[in-house]
Amino acid sequence: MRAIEEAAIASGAVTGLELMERAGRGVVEAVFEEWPELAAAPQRAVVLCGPGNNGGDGFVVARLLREWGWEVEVYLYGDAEKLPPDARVNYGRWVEMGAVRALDEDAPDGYPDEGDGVALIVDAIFGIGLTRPFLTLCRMQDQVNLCNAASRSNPAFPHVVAVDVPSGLSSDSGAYPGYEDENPLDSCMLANLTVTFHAKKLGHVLGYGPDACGKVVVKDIGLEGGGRPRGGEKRPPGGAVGRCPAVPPGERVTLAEPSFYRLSKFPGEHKYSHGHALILSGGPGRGGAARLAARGALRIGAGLVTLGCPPAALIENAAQLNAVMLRPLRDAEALAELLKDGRINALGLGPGLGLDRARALVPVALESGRACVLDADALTAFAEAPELLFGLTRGTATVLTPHGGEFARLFPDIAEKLTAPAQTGPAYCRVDAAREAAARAGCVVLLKGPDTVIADAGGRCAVNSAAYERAVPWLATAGAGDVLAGFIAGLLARGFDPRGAAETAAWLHVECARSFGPGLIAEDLPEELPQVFRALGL
Ligand SMILES: NC(=O)C1=CN([C@@H]2O[C@H](COP(=O)(O)OP(=O)(O)OC[C@H]3O[C@@H](n4cnc5c(N)ncnc54)[C@H](O)[C@@H]3O)[C@@H](O)[C@H]2O)[C@@H](O)CC1
Ligand SMILES: [K+]
Repeated sequence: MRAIEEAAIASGAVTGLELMERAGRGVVEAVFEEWPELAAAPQRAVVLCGPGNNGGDGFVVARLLREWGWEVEVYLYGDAEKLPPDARVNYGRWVEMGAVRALDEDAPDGYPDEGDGVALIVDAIFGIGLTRPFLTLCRMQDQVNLCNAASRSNPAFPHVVAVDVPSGLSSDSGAYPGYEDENPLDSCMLANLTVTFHAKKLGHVLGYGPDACGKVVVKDIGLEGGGRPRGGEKRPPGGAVGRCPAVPPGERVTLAEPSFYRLSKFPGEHKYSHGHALILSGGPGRGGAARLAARGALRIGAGLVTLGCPPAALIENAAQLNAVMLRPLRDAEALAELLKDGRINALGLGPGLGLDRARALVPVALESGRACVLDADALTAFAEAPELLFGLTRGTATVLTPHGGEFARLFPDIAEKLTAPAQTGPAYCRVDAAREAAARAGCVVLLKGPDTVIADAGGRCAVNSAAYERAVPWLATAGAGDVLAGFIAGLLARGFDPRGAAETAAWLHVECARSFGPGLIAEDLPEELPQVFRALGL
């Protein structure tokens, strides 16, 4: 954000003061859009301003509300003399209209509460500049938090709007620095609505962000490369973060979005135009996970899908599969033999594979030069010797799809950094972890979770956020991960590059769960794809 703002200011297109004015205006607009009753008649607001430019936005909001006829109480946390220049200007403009009281543990007086007529609390204490724990006003934070919770069911309590990010939450990571033992959501300032500028920040979608922000509205403040679609381009529902010319690709993080063009199929193509995925399965009674993956690979559009199982599991699988083809595949030698068929262009290994079988088959798969997705047992099999695996994955078209536990087995030191309590502002987050892991493994890493992060070895990174309007808690069900691996394998077979396959598959996986809704089980995910494709207009 800083780079983008600095570039805009340096270009002479806009001043910092103008950006601040637009930010403040954006907050007021978003508040009135979210709660039209607040636009209908002037009411009372408490605006809490901090010592930086986030506080400056707060002074703009206070002034604009006052111009709308509101009664506004303004509090400043910090020293007015030390405000940065633009914030200082807006402080000055406000002071001509009203008082500024000191914000400390005992203020605001008696706290905003039910029945005292305060309709809105504006949290403009810290934005993207939070660098250390914010625990000094915990009693006040606690009270604002209570207002926030109460206002959801009782309109007599004030709504809480956070400017840019709820104060105390790190906008870079979604962590609350300084909260070691207690759950920050119990005692921190949370918001009913968070209004941010230009594009969502990582902290809105990672970690505590989705719980802390309530709802996130992005307001355009006229910076280049905002969240607007490029000419004529289709964009998935939910929007995407901006392409920011001021930020190099390896440092940017986008929201995962599918490639519509590549998902389409065109007249004149035949099944071999869409690739042949091979999913490897384990022994008798353990085939369900691989069958789910195979079904996912087929539904997402691979031209052909074959399940390779140990001979002893042939009858079980034959009884279950129709469109998915079946091949007995005893061992590594048999796999090498099968891969002489050059039409098999993508492999999926891991779900239900068994650890010994994984240790035998993964090297053959990776050395074959085919695009591969490794999940579950194919990852755990290398817990004792991750470097052995990375020696095979480096520089290949491979996607690793660990959940948190598998990630910790392969990247114990990175996982430790990720789980250590945050002490400073830009805390180490899942984006950092996925990037570091991808660089080490030399391939794409998809770290699963409600905030799935997909990174490649060069630092390109996307987040597939299943939060806010995309929240799908019912996706936490056995076998859902196997289907995701199958989706990725299917897209790899269709010729997607590994990062594109992982991003598109993760995005579609959430869309399938949203489309199906509560009651979802893993089998439903592939079967929901046609519905999702239709809705996308494919
Ligand atoms: N030109 C710009 O830079 C614009 C900035 N905007 C707003 O400005 C914000 C960023 O402003 P700043 O960079 O000044 O950052 P902040 O306003 O978030 O806070 C920075 C200040 O807080 C202090 N600080 C950090 N953590 C602290 C803690 N735990 N306890 C006490 N003090 C602490 C820092 O030393 C610094 O003085 C954005 O979030 C956004 O709201 C918008 O007005 C748009 C334009
Ligand atoms: K804030």
